[in-house]
Amino acid sequence: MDGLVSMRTAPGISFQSIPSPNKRPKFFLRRSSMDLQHWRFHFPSIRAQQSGTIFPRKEDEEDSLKVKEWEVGMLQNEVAASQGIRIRRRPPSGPPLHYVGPFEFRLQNEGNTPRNILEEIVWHKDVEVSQMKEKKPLLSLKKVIENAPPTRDFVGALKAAHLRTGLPGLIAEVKKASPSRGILRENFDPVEIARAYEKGGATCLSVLTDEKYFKGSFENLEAIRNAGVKCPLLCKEFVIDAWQIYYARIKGADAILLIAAVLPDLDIRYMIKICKMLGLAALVEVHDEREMDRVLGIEGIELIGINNRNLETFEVDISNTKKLLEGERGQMIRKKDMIVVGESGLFTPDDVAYVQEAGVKAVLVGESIVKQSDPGKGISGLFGKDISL
Ligand SMILES: O=C(O)c1ccccc1NCC(=O)[C@H](O)[C@H](O)COP(=O)(O)O
Repeated sequence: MDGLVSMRTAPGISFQSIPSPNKRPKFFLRRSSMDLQHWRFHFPSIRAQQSGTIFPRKEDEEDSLKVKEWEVGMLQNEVAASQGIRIRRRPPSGPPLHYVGPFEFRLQNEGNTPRNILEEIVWHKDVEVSQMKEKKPLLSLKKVIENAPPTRDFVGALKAAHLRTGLPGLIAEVKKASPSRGILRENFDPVEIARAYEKGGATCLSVLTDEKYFKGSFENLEAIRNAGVKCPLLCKEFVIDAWQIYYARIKGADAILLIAAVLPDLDIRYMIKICKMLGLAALVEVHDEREMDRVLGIEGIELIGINNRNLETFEVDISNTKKLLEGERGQMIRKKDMIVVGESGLFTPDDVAYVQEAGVKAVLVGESIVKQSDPGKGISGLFGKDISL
């Protein structure tokens, strides 16, 4: 950190203290690429400060920072909690500080323990993304995108595969490891696996890009794209900031994942618009009825993933897909002509038939096929027949 201390605030906003010549911290507001309109509207003090650098009166310095932090944090949590989101975007008392010096505000790590693995991933991603954004600002990504090759039609490919075969289109996942299962495949060559999946009949591929928890990378995504694999590619990331969508686009993604357990409706709406602008599909993932109802209320979503894995507890139950597609929800999905993807825990032809019967037109499968010595043959095992024909 070297004398630079971040404070927790609303998405896309962070306060920092920087050492000043007279050894007192000065505060300024740093904006990221997130849509700040909402926060500006509801939070006049931010609106006023965004005009430039602010220098609070010395005696009010600490108090005003605490108040701002509290106000923004409350607003962010209230919005998320009102939508049933349990995942907090950042540790409640700011990132853990190990820096000891004149500008440190907290020595304690109190309250900074994530409640579950998904929250831990999100907190780590928040730090990771802010570091990546420093190195590759949005403007530089936009310039690369101007000359990027066109994206491939992820949703169209799934629809066509389903129509052609009468089976769910397969999104085969290139995944080396996961928090729940550990290392899935020691001898992991992402391009070789991607080629085997394509040869075995996969319609699309899902490529894990998270390094810390899944041992994936954006290099894997890029390598698969550049290896001549034709299947459209899903960038399987924990997206918390619109910057990541631009980054995925330049690394060869045709689709990205948006997790409703992590993102409030406003973020999903905003990110869907960015995806459309960049020619990307968005797979919006839900796990329970409340998330499904939220997502069904958002315009412009074509692809819904039902994750059978609870990302907070790791519990996997494929009847979750059936539960979420019953009754009015299923009717609305059919009316809107949405494609539903059944995700996680699919191992056998019976599992695939079960979720197809429930109403999915695509499945996303990792573990059961990536663990096979020939992942392509793993696909025939999963479907009970050769689907490459
Ligand atoms: O798989 C995990 O352990 C996990 C933990 C925390 C967040 C996400 C996680 N997995 C993402 C997925 O849902 C799966 O990679 C995907 O649906 C494929 O599942 P599977 O076929 O069971 O490997």
